[in-house]
Amino acid sequence: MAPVLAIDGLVVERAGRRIVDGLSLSLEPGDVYALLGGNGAGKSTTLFALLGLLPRSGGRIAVAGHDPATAPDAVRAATAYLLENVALYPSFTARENIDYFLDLAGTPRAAGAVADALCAVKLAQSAWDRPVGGFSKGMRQKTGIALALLRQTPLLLLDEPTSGLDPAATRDFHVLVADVAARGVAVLMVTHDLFGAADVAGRIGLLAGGRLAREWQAAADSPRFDLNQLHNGFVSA
Ligand SMILES: Nc1ncnc2c1ncn2[C@@H]1O[C@H](COP(=O)(O)OP(=O)(O)OP(=O)(O)O)[C@@H](O)[C@H]1O
Repeated sequence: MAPVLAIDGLVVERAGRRIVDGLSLSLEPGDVYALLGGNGAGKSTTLFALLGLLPRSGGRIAVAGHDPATAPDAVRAATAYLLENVALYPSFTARENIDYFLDLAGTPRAAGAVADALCAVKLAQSAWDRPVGGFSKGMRQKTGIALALLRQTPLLLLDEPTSGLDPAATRDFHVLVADVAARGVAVLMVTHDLFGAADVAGRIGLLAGGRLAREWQAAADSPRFDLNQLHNGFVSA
């Protein structure tokens, strides 16, 4: 099976500095991969390069077989992404935002599909027709994930999705990510949340020096990861 995301030897420079320097990773349908790294490690830079928003100076990227350098529209059509602060129109309701962005992306949907997605992410029905300007971050995340589900893309990119969420909302969000992955979506999640990463990801990579300094695979047994080892790798990378 062709990977949903294939990154091979990626090099990205910003202002003449090599930020990403030989990053390789590959995601199959249903994979959840957590990319960790300290501030400035190049996590967001990697996501921008995947979306074709930053040029690369070396290596290869294929998203659902498309190269963001030559086919950015095809890459974006194959990718849903949730940035740290979900970009929704505050004066639109949850439903209006979803309809607006689906129309913008030219995504067809069956009658009732938006309501089904909002149910799937467990956004309280009383909130569906309220302006999202009054939503908590967790409610905005749910709206964003509902939109991502409706777009039915093979790849979902998440940039620090749980920063600012309380533990219960973080846990709910991880359950949601697991549900999305169970539908066959490949999920790449950039995070600082070590414990959250171990909670939801099948693999965890630590980005340092522009490449994967360490990688952990989910073991068959519980606990899946040696969190102490992971923490030590995080602080000493
Ligand atoms: N617009 C820019 N122009 C030049 N360099 C930039 C720009 N934005 C970020 N950088 C540099 O690129 C490096 C990587 O930044 P990036 O935002 O990718 O890191 P990150 O791992 O996502 O960090 P954080 O965890 O703090 O969000 C940093 O050294 C940063 O200074």
